[in-house]
Amino acid sequence: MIENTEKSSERKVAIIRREHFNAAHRLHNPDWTEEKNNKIFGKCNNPNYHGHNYELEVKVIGFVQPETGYVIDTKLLSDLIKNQITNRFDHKNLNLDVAEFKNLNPTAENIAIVTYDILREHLDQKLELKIKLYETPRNYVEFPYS
Ligand SMILES: Nc1nc2c(c(=O)[nH]1)N=C([C@H](O)[C@H](O)COP(=O)(O)OP(=O)(O)OP(=O)(O)O)CN2
Repeated sequence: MIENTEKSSERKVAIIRREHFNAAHRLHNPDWTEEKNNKIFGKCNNPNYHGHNYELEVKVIGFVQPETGYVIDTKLLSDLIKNQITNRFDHKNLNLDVAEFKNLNPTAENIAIVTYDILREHLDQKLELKIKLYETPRNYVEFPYS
């Protein structure tokens, strides 16, 4: 658990760590016909999957700790993201290899929510957490939205 115990002032600071991973996925709803899947998801429903170079930004907001001057040590944050997210998602087929997406469509929205839920468990409740995930250079999602 990464803690944020004392506040040195009433001012909060946001610190952002950027990581990346490459992964394959398929957008598909098994309750729909192939025709409907193709209509809704188009080329993203390719049964042989397709890949993205995901860019992940993890924003942590909290009070600066008086002893360190840190909100959170970026090394600890980087290790947390690597251990919990990128090591599990990088060079994987999200639909087949990642348990969270066995029954959940791996859209950018759902990947951001899953990432949030995993990281949230490891951070002090006093720290706010926001996820920004770029699926392509032109499409990204934010969770929670602001
Ligand atoms: N709301 C969402 N819409 C779409 C998602 C998603 O996760 N959430 N995902 C996709 C596909 O994964 C698709 O592969 C996106 O890639 P692409 O169409 O190539 O993306 P771009 O818009 O950046 O490419 P253009 O060249 O600008 O078309 C689709 N929708």
